[in-house]
Amino acid sequence: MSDGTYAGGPALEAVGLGKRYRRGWALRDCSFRLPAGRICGLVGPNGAGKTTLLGIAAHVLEPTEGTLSVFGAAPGSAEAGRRTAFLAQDKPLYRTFTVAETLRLGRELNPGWDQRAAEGIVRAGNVPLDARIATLSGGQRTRVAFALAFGKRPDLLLLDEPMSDLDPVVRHELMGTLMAEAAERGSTVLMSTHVLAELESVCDYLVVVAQGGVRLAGDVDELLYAHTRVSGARNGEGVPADLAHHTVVESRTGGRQFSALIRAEGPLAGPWDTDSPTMEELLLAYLRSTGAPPLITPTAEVRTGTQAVAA
Ligand SMILES: Nc1ncnc2c1ncn2[C@@H]1O[C@H](COP(=O)(O)OP(=O)(O)OP(=O)(O)O)[C@@H](O)[C@H]1O
Repeated sequence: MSDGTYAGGPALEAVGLGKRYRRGWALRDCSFRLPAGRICGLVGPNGAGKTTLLGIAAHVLEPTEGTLSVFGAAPGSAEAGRRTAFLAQDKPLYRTFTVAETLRLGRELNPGWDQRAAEGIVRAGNVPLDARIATLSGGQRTRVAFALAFGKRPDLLLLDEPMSDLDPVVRHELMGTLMAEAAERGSTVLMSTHVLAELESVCDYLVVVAQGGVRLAGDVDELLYAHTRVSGARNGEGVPADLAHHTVVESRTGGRQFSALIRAEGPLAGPWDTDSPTMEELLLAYLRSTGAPPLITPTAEVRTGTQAVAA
């Protein structure tokens, strides 16, 4: 069994990645790394390119330009395929198969299959093993799709809005299973979601995409540390002069109250109250301000051979 890494390299690395559909570019010039063993939230507005990125990593889509590697291998390679499981947004399953037949297919297709783990997930939801997929509710089908993905015991789990049709109790339970699995095996998880509050308790890494580009990528602690919430009284409109040389991600003026999320580019002058943003506040600011300058932290930065040596 692999240890979830390849010689300390990242689980996923995108370099100049782009995907163009007939209507235009869905992803353009995306470069970032996701270190192995991290639980990464993939966040962005509708149509930002999240599913496209996950699809390329899962080898259901080919990039138009650039590269993406999974543990150093091409997504289409046997090595990447063996180590990756993908839970697609529409959770495609054979409708005429029973649950037991679905799991049997998983066992036959995957050498490292863990029947106990897969069956455990299905049984925890009281889904009958002899029920046909077509007769299950949307949430029950999602549970079976989860079981298929977990049963493979992947080193990299790609999840596209996995929880969207689950009730809150089941979401909580499956999120717990996901965390326990990742912690026990050191697996890497890349999970797209619009439920920001859910990410706070599970993710230690974030990638934010908007309009096909990476806006934010890196370790959660590094990202939070790089940002400051600023507030205070002021007259007038726009960004106050003493904040102008900082990177202002988002600012608001309500009455005489000004507030902003900034990346401080040096000491802060002025009579401002400051504190750290929560993860949700950080994400909301970048989702609302898709034109804000991107920030890729050092752990997420793609380094060329020369840069890596120089660093
Ligand atoms: N098969 C396709 N053919 C043409 N355009 C596509 C196709 N799939 C996606 N797109 C376009 O590519 C862009 C990115 O879509 P994608 O599904 O990757 O976004 P997303 O971030 O997953 O969105 P959502 O949050 O709504 O699921 C969108 O503009 C979408 O219309």
